[in-house]
Amino acid sequence: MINGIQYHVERYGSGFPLVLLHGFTGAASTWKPFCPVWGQHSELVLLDLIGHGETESPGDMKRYDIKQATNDLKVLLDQFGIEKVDLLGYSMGGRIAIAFASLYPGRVRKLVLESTTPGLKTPEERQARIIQDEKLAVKMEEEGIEKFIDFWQSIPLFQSQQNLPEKVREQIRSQRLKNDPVGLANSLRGMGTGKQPSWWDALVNFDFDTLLITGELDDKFCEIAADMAAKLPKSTNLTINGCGHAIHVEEQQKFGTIVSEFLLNT
Ligand SMILES: C=C(O[C@H]1C=C[C@H](C(=O)CCC(=O)O)[C@@H](C(=O)O)[C@@H]1O)C(=O)O
Repeated sequence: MINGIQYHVERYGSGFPLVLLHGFTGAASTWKPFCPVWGQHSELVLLDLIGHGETESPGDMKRYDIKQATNDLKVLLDQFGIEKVDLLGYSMGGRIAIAFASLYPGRVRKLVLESTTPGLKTPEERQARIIQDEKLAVKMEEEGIEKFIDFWQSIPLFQSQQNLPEKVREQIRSQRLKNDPVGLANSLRGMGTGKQPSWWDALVNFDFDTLLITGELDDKFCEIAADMAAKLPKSTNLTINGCGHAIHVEEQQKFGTIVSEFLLNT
């Protein structure tokens, strides 16, 4: 139980702690294919983020606030007696990783950010995104999770995933459908990209090694990564050719190797 919420957490392997944060509609199972290799060099901590997977989906959207979600992670690490971690976040998980690194910089050794953003820079952009995410939340509530996931998996951001084997696409869809629609709707409302603060000004203080990974076909997040790299004191910015938003899915082997090499490079 963390701050009154029952979190689903899994731990594997041994070595320096590596916390893995999935994306919106994802779950800890996102990272299962990497456990055999990463577990050889890291103590892996996989969690279902609030409103996702087997973690509770509280009805109050305020409970999903990104600062609260990062405090949940801090309390979880405190309960495990883990002082410092390597932190890997994909998309929404990357937004939470940036928030955690901004609020608890002393708890981070290395940071891996896959296809993510520190937030929107202006109040006008944030307000417009809040309205957009509210429409998505209403769509979820009015049409149900199956229709929402049909829509979600078809947005342009995931176009390149159409080239994946049917079995892989079905696995991703099946996992997305296991989520609680209340949790997903409230994630959009409580910790959506527009709802969170901008952490852009915090990046200059990230004094730990940061690896940015984006897919060549994902123009929007490649541009965001380049802007982040310009602010980060110790960053490596990798763009993976022929890949879209979810490099860990589309180039699983390459992604696994890149992350291992980054974490093992002292
Ligand atoms: C579509 C945009 O934003 C969404 C895109 C990715 C984020 C995510 O976690 C997707 C994970 C997945 O489905 O594989 C999501 C988030 O950060 O919450 C964003 O809402 C966009 O153009 O910004």
